[in-house]
Amino acid sequence: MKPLPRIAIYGAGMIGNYLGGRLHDHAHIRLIARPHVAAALRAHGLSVSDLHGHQQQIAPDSLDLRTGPEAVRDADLVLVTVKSAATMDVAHELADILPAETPVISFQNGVRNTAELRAALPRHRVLAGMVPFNVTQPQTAHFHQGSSGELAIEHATAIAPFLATFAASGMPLQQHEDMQAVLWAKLLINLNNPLNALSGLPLREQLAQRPWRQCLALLQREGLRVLIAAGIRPAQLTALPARWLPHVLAMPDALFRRIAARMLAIDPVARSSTWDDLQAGRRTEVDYINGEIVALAASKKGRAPANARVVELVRQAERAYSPWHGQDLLQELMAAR
Ligand SMILES: NC(=O)C1=CN([C@@H]2O[C@H](COP(=O)(O)OP(=O)(O)OC[C@H]3O[C@@H](n4cnc5c(N)ncnc54)[C@H](OP(=O)(O)O)[C@@H]3O)[C@@H](O)[C@H]2O)C=CC1
Ligand SMILES: CC(C)(CO)C(=O)C(=O)O
Repeated sequence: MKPLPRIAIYGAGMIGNYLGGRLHDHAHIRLIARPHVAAALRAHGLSVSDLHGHQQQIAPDSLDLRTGPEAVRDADLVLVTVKSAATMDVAHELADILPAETPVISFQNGVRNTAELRAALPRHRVLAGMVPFNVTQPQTAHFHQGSSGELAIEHATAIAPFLATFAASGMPLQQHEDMQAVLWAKLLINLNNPLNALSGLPLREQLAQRPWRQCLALLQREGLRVLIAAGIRPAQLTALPARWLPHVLAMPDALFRRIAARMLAIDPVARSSTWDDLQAGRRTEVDYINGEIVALAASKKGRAPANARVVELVRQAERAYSPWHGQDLLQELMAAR
């Protein structure tokens, strides 16, 4: 029998622990975690579940938990699952240790993490990945997938030896020729992350309310305009092309529920990762999401005022949080234009 591949997961948080738990029976998983996360996993083991009924409990003594970068040395594959602001640190930590033949996948939001990893790891095969679904932590050391979708990955021969492993875990890798287009399309969806965080509501409840969807439609329209001006065509990740989403989002509630039922097929407690950051008192990824639209607009001598306002509001919320009503935020964003 072929030995199981050794997969190191760099940054065991929501995504890292969830992917690690799902892959556990099909690979030798090594989790590189902060000491407090490793301690919780040592005490409780690792539980993973999803909205389709999958449940799995991994005992503490079956977990390979590490807290330092040297743990990647003998990996066959490294998954990077830290927040965007930590990517450069991880890249430098990997550069000193990781053998050049070991492929690295960035499973992060945003459009620049893969490029940052590549710049620091020029001899390595660094691949862009994308996680379409949401993960929450309902209890200590329990990670729950709250929405659907398949992991996306850049088409590359380096990934071929791992395709069967991911498929066996129930998380097949969908290969794409143009991952940058996939990452831009995901970024348009992630424009909702700060809105969700500012709403203080679970995603399903927030998206069921028209004013919040109108806020998102406004941010996406602005985003699409900036992308078109820069010659970027986002991939189609949902049943509808990205350019149609603002129209659907702005529909009255009853029509939206009928036409876009799939967008509301989210676990009732799921929230965006930006909400998680605000709750934990961490700096959010807003610069790598809405801020990316603002920066792209500026690079073409244009403006993205609604996204810029959202960046400012999230910065304020990082200092002192208070939730918004959808209608108030909609007026605020319309006034910013
Ligand atoms: N959560 C979600 O539902 C989704 C998230 N994503 C994306 O996936 C990526 C990961 O997000 P998520 O899992 O939520 O993030 P988390 O913050 O939950 O997890 C990242 C973990 O990595 C740790 N970490 C950071 N730097 C290092 C390091 N050098 N060595 C070891 N550990 C480190 C962090 O610790 P510390 O906080 O102390 O730095 C944290 O515990 C992000 O880009 C996010 O946008 C994509 C889809 C859904
Ligand atoms: C899945 C989604 C779009 C929303 O939860 C996300 O990427 C995030 O929370 O960062």
